[in-house]
Amino acid sequence: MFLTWVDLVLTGVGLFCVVKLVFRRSTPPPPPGPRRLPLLENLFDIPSEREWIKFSEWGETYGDISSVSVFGQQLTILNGVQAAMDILDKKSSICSDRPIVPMGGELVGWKNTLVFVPYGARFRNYRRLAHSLFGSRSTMASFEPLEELETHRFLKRLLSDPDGLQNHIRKTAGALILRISHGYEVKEGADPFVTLADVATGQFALATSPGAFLVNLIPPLQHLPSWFPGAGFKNTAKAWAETLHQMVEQPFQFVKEQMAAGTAENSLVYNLLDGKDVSSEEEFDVKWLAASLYSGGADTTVAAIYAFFKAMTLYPDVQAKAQREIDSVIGNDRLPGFSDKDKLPYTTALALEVFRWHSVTPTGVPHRVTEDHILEEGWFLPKGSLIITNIWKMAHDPRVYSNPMVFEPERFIEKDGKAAELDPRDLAFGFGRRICPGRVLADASVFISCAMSLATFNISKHPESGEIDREQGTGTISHPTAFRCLIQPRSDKALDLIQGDIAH
Ligand code: HEM
Repeated sequence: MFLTWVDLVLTGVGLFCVVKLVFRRSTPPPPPGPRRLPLLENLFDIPSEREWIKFSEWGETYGDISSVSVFGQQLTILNGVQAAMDILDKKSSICSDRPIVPMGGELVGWKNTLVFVPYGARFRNYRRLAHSLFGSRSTMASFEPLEELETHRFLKRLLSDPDGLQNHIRKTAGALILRISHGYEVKEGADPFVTLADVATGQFALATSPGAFLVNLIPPLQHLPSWFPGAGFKNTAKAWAETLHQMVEQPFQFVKEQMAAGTAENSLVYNLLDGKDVSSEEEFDVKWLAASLYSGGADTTVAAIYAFFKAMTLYPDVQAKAQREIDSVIGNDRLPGFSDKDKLPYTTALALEVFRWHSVTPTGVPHRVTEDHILEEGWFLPKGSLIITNIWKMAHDPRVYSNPMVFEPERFIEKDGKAAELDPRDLAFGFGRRICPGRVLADASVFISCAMSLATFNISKHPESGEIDREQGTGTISHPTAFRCLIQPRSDKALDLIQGDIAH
């Protein structure tokens, strides 16, 4: 007897169901987490802001490795440093991809920048080039004079307009990165490259946020034509892609012109192009890597240095102790520099405490798993699922840090046989092969900003400010919530130092 096509279809469907059932039975469970509803799964469990607080609660309930699922995508949340190291460092060959973000990555084009570039040959090339230029203290050393110079300029801006603190920090962070990436010296007042980069990175934040564009939650929408009702986001993407293009091209062309004129300064682009016969593909990599530094490094550094000023406003005793150290080691005839770092243990610890106390990237940047994997605990990480690091929790974990909510630099100084607590740089910059490539630069920027500002200014609570809020602002890059402070030169000598010549 022959089977009809109806029989064939029914048999096929039956087989599919059996296979699915068997497969489901044989798939190990995901890491524990809040109950998944049918269809909607954990849609309503995911907080829309300050996610790290809810993630920490899940950590308390379910342990350091927990998971939720939304629209079929599993999110594994790591609340402990050891869990993050065990998974992201030790299994880095399968945990180092990035999520595909339809609006920001695909349509606008940020997937060509390092933070979103897929794990593969281009990624490895970017990382190798970045590492060769500022991946270690010794390679960073050639940029230290620039750091000192730009930070001295920051002191001058602060003196003339103390209320513009946030703007001055932003200008300085941007100036430093453009100097290192392209050898470009920013202008006082509005600078065209800084303005362009700030506009582009503002658009980046929106284009990559899951909630701002529906297409980020429903990727097939990206294939709609722009005239289709509701597809206005395609026109927005086109305009933003043009901003990104300008941000990548303009500073790069600047270096090429400077090189042709023989006036180019030492910079990442110059170093990677000078005297080399580069292919168009290699040129593409250098150009996009250089642009990646601004988006990865400017806003993050701003958040950290702003947090330093907030901490000094809240903890005057810590400030006074660091100033005593600086006065006794340096005196007050010159500004502190990198060569003094080893002689300033308390100030160095204070800069470390900035990274711990305020988590600039509280939930890191998601890693994407590229192969099905079963953890030692027996839990399943499916291919395509995301891993999220709750860096805020790790930095405020009472199992690791005593009095975690308090700003206490002493914790990093070994004393009376009590070992120093975990170096927060081991967690603040992420994990595995995606660890922040700018961490040495960030560390240098925060240290020199702390040391030079403490040497010259007193930072105190503004008489008109009420209670200062200690919360962190929401967002992938979290800034301290706004506060007011007074910033005044410590003495006439300090005033002379600020107003003095800038060493070139
Ligand atoms: C306070 C300062 C900073 C903090 C807290 C910070 C933190 C981070 C974190 C947590 C990640 C994700 C790591 C992971 O996926 O596990 C990251 C990635 C990245 N950071 Fe930073 N960062 C800072 C400064 C900088 C600076 C100064 C630069 C560049 C000059 C930079 C460039 C980047 C880039 C390009 C990536 C993407 C790397 C990749 O995907 O391979 N960051 N950063």
